[in-house]
Amino acid sequence: MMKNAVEVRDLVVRRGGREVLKGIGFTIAEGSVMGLLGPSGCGKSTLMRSLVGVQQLASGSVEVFGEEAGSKALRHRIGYVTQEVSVYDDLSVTENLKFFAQVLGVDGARIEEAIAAVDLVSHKDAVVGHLSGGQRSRASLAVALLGDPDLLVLDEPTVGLDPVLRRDLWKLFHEIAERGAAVFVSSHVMDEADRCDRLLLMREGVIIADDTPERIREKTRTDDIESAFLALVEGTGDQAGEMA
Ligand SMILES: Nc1ncnc2c1ncn2[C@@H]1O[C@H](COP(=O)(O)OP(=O)(O)OP(=O)(O)O)[C@@H](O)[C@H]1O
Repeated sequence: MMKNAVEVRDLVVRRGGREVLKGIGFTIAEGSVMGLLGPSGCGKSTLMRSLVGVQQLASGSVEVFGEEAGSKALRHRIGYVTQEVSVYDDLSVTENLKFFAQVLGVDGARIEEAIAAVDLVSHKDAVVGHLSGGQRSRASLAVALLGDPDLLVLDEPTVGLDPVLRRDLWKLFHEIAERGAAVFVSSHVMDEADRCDRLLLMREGVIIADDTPERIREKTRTDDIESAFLALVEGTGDQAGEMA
């Protein structure tokens, strides 16, 4: 049986005096791609920050591979890509990866593999500041892949990318999961939902569904996740109340 990479229980987070996550719980299995979908401001980034251990929790718990999120033992097991590009503009792609490989104490042999995985071989010597937004995001993703993480946390990695690239990136996420890692990907684009093994639908700091995309559509008697989301919000879906 698949083990859980992540276990979140009764998680409450406050930011700026407001309750941003309102007591949520879920698990992510090893070897799976879990999607996190919800409108802007619903708390996706805050949840991801909680998993990587950079967010103060008001109550509840977040365990990753059986350790408390943020503990030192997890540092090299998690790859995290935020919405901010985290690579240096004045270095080339390869120079960036060399720098981060040193910081992370990772074998230099991983550099070429990571560049190939994000399809930047043809731009490996280009200065990051001269790359397109999508190429820069892929350079950040390559940094996260350097340590061959067991959990990859990706905050809206496909924003602004063309459809072909988005498709290729999702293929890469599944390849990473097939090798046994857990991949947690957020998006506010509902049509990306079907690319996930399992989905969390989130609204205003609450998880309104936690299931496979097929089951979410089935239970809400809808044809797509956007309609399912609306059905859940409006309470019109069959058994909608039992979804989460
Ligand atoms: N540094 C902060 N201080 C106070 N409140 C914050 C801070 N960062 C975020 N928030 C608030 O927390 C809530 C959740 O924000 P969060 O960034 O987690 O949402 P999100 O779903 O990731 O949004 P988006 O899709 O736009 O990135 C929002 O209402 C936001 O205003």
